[in-house]
Amino acid sequence: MYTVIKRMEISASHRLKLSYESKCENLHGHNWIITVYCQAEQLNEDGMVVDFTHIKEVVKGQLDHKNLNDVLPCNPTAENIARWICEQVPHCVKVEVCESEGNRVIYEKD
Ligand SMILES: Nc1nc2c(c(=O)[nH]1)N=C([C@H](O)[C@H](O)COP(=O)(O)OP(=O)(O)OP(=O)(O)O)CN2
Ligand SMILES: [Zn+2]
Repeated sequence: MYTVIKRMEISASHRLKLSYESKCENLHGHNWIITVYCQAEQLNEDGMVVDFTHIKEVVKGQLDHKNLNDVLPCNPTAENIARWICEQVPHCVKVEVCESEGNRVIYEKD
């Protein structure tokens, strides 16, 4: 099994829609650290699981310097962001999303 790991930083804003009062309902930003894990038993004709550059294009291209409320079809919590990224990237099995040193989420495919 091959595993490709791509780490990226994106600057983006979001506001959360919550069932309770929270400062996070106000528009605010993070410098998110996103780590994407892709796996395959066999390599493609180029000798890769998936090109690092392609992962960057998919993730940074859609999220960097964006308001995540405009991009994601759901409430842009770290959990939903992680799952959404996993669905976008070929061969992705796991995504880690860090809002800050203390706030970290992992989504893994079943
Ligand atoms: N399970 C989740 N909880 C929270 C999420 C989330 O995505 N998943 N998101 C937020 C907000 O994005 C918020 O920006 C971060 O909240 P909080 O830790 O309260 O704020 P700070 O980054 O300022 O951290 P301090 O510990 O206060 O310094 C909230 N919860
Ligand atoms: Zn936030």
